[in-house]
Amino acid sequence: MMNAARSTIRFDGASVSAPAAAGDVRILAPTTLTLSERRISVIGGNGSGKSTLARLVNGLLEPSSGSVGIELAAGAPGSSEPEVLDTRRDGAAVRRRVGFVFTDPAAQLIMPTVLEDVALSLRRRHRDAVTRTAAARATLERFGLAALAERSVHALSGGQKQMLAIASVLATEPAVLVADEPTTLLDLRNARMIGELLMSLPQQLLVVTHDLELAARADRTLVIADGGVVFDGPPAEAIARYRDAAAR
Ligand SMILES: Nc1ncnc2c1ncn2[C@@H]1O[C@H](COP(=O)(O)OP(=O)(O)OP(=O)(O)O)[C@@H](O)[C@H]1O
Repeated sequence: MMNAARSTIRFDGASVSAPAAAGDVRILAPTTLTLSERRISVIGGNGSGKSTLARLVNGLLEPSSGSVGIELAAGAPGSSEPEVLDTRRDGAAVRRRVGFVFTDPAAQLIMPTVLEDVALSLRRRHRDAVTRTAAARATLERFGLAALAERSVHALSGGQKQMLAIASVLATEPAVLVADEPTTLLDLRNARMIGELLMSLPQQLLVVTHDLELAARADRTLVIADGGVVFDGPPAEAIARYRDAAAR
């Protein structure tokens, strides 16, 4: 597929090290990638560096060396002008244009009710409270959550919570969505429902997952092992490599 998402994530020799007692420890080796497919999945064993890679994309984490950038063409979701953003230089703009979904939706549900939570994420976009509430209701409608508008966020099921967390992020019309194991805490039905939603978004998606059924539906898959990309290519081949490595 051509670059339907109209955005490109670029890693240019990006590495991550963290200070440790015996000197710096390397968490991600220098990594160079040009990611312009609409849906990219990232798989690999526990502690291999997947979350580290994902967090670099929206600037939650800055590279220790090299750079990570996002190029948005005019026509990317929410973009009318082309933009070239560097996660270190343009941190705030990157966080606005790259949404992030965590494994545990409770980490990002802040307000008491469902409606208020979506409205909170729209506060920059709509300064006027009445317009903001109307936009929040429209978002809930779009994600099938309208009936839950006045419900306490604590009274939602796990699947509803994750749907709400994603709706709140998408309400801001990011150009890129990064999701770190978004289906790990969900049962099969909800995992499929969230997977279906993620894979059908107009946004460019980078999804870290242990759910190989979900990973297989991407356009391109990165396999991470020991802090580096060890395979980069078609999902079926990537999953076969990952399975082989795990069986050894
Ligand atoms: N700030 C830090 N200091 C030291 N080590 C760290 C730091 N952050 C991450 N690590 C280590 O780096 C490695 C990669 O972590 P990361 O969270 O990226 O792995 P992951 O592939 O997402 O794992 P999982 O599938 O278990 O979520 C792990 O061994 C982790 O313990």
